[in-house]
Amino acid sequence: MLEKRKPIPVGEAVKRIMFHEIHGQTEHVSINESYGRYLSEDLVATSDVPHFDRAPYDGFAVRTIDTIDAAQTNPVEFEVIDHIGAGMVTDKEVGAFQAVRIMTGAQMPIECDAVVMLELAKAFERDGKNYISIKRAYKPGDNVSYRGEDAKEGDILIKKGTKINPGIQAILATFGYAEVPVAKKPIVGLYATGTELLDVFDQLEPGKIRNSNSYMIAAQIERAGAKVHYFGQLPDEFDTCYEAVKNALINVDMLITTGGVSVGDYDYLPAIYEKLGAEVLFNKVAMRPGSVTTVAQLEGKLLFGLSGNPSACYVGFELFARPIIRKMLASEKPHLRKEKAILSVDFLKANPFTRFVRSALTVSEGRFVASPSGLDKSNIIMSLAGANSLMILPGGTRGFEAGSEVDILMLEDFDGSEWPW
Ligand SMILES: Nc1nc2c(c(=O)[nH]1)N[C@H]1C(S)=C(S)[C@@H](COP(=O)(O)OP(=O)(O)OC[C@H]3O[C@@H](n4cnc5c(N)ncnc54)[C@H](O)[C@@H]3O)O[C@H]1N2
Ligand code: MOO
Ligand SMILES: [Mg+2]
Repeated sequence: MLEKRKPIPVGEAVKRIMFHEIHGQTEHVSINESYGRYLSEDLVATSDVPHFDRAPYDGFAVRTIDTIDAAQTNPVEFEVIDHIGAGMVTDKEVGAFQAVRIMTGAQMPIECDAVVMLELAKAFERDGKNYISIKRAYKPGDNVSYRGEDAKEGDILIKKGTKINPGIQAILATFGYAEVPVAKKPIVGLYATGTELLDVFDQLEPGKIRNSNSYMIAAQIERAGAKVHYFGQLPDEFDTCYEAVKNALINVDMLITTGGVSVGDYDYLPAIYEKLGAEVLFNKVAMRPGSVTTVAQLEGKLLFGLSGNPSACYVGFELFARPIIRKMLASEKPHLRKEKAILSVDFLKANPFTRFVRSALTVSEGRFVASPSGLDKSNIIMSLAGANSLMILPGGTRGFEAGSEVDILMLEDFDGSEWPW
């Protein structure tokens, strides 16, 4: 008699995986290689920015005290005693009714507390000396970019676990992070199982199909921020698969297999986990697709037995493997980001299991609208290309009508969520 599997709720399954104390490691990479990686430490300001008061305009640095009486009817004259550009510092002391011609980015002379823009000063020469006259008064700080206005030394600017974007690259350079502490990419091993599998360069043969899961999952692993170690394809033979899985585990942080996890005569993964002495965390989840997803652990390493059916495989990865990868990448929000959307079509047939419908999310009148991106069956491949989200239709006795509000999980988002279940 066939073993009867007991389905557990998705949240419970995710919890059993996340319970595992698998922590990522830090490595230091050159700033040139850090774009797209995940910070493994909070990013701290190592100095004030800017670290000196500076001119934000091309003009003249003055002492505001000397400008008090300036007005349209009362121009006030200043002798221009120096001329500095960005990167230069004056060595002159600026006295009463004196000014320094200063360009954007240059350090303010210490005696000066405002900048008169070039356009608002009338420059002239008298007796071989340079002068300006101005027709309005200035307040201390007018047109000055102050030390620390952008960031203060010691500020925590970016939390660890954040994906490094172009703006963070600028921050890293500003603070002298030539070497950046990033989370080491977990190495995720990958095997596709199935005697029916051809490779991408093979011609089609009767009964055989090209292996698409490997290429799909490899991309999902990379999208999640980890590194793929692809071991290849395996035929449905117990001994071959057993040896391959056992040896692969040595070289990786976790192992993903696709196919062979259900109850069929050639589905060997359950027996392989048993022979390995691995602890099975679950082998049936109350979800569609991906109900047969099986996860086990051996000596602290997780083995993800994803379904062979492409859509089930895809969803299983996103719900179960992605969050633990993100956790290893120091994320505090490792799960898919959850939002609300309006359902665009009827799903009137009730399903006892919670469905994750591959969906295309669009925005209409300021609200997300979710539409299925293709056929909603677990063996379907074509619906995956247009899916930027998974619509969650909770299991139960009722269907869902177009126009109702549903939860969706976003697939292309990097913020994530703490716990969407
Ligand atoms: N009697 C039952 N039959 C099935 C059950 C069940 O509960 N009782 N579950 C069904 C569900 S649900 C799913 S999902 C599949 C899961 O099957 P497996 O994970 O064991 O995967 P396979 O049997 O190896 O293959 C299933 C399907 O997917 C194709 N496949 C496999 N690998 C790839 C690949 N790398 N690229 C593209 N397509 C792949 C394979 O050819 C099969 O068509 O079981 C149901 N059956
Ligand atoms: O695991 Mo199967 O995908 O439920 O459809
Ligand atoms: Mg099978």
